[in-house]
Amino acid sequence: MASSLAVCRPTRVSVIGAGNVGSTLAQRIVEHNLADVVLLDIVGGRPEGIALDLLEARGLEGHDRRIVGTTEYAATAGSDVVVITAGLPRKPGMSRDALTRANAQIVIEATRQAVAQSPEAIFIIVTNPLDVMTYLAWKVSKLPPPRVMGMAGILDSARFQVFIAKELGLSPIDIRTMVLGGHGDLMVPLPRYSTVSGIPITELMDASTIDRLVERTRNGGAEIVELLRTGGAFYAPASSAYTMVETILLNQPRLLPIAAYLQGEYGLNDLYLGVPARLGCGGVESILELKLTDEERIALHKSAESVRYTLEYALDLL
Ligand SMILES: NC(=O)C1=CN([C@@H]2O[C@H](COP(=O)(O)OP(=O)(O)OC[C@H]3O[C@@H](n4cnc5c(N)ncnc54)[C@H](O)[C@@H]3O)[C@@H](O)[C@H]2O)C=CC1
Ligand SMILES: O=C([O-])CC(=O)C(=O)O
Repeated sequence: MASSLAVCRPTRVSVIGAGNVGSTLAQRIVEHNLADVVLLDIVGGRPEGIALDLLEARGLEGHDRRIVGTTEYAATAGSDVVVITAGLPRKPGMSRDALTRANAQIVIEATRQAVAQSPEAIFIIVTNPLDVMTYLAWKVSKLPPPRVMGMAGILDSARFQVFIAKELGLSPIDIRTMVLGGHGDLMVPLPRYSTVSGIPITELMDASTIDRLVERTRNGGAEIVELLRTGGAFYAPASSAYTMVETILLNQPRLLPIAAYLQGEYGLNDLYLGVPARLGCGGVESILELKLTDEERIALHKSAESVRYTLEYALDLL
């Protein structure tokens, strides 16, 4: 049947890195019918194969989104959102910071190439160490800070949410949690701002139970790395990145913990760190400065110091 319909420009998301996180994110995006996806990897065959496989499920999953697998940045041109998941995952016993040297080169190159093709895009960084890689991507992209952000706080908060749900024998649906700081061992889960149907968890659990769940949240990534033995978590990370992409593309007014560029907020400057932010179609619209106790503030600054230490090492690689 010949068609005389106008050609529409569909929303396009490019996912750089077709590994576990990238390919799962691509699947989430097309199967939620959110946007077309360009999946890029340095290893030829992998993105093309995954794209074809996802495409063959299109009729079964009932969506109309296109997915292209490629090794060529030209295919990503005109993307609305670019998500960078390219890079090495850690091995059991390794810290995320130990990935800095290898992943800095990958993220810098991926950002340079992607921004040249999509200068209007919003960039979401996933590669670890997250806060440092997000800073590097922002620096080399030369984009304004609201258009570059990192994914971690949503994942860390989701883990805390599920651990609380399990402890209380409740559905996670009614549980809201907040985790601030760098995506590392010093992240700052905030029990005072974590609630069950509006009730702070501090009213529902004793201090030692909360401490145990906070500790498990801090070790959430490492727990999965130890279990899998090769690679790290990818289902919950892909869901977390999906949440950010959806919020931006649908311009949903949501307040989410993300790695955002700080310019004096929380007494911190010139650093990407996990904070609650309002996202929208322009990226990070504003950062919410929560009132913190002295103890929470000290913990946040300790986490920031650790991110800055690794950042200074990474900036020397530029
Ligand atoms: N921010 C967060 O909360 C999370 C971060 N991560 C991080 O995300 C990254 C990816 O994790 P996975 O997908 O599990 O790893 P993976 O090893 O499954 O996939 C990484 C992919 O990147 C590709 N790649 C490597 N160099 C590239 C380049 N120069 N250009 C394009 N592609 C390139 C590889 O070929 C591979 O397909 C890791 O650094 C991991 O630590 C993972 C989970 C959560
Ligand atoms: O732990 C890792 O290496 C991957 C990651 O960041 C997470 O799952 O939180």
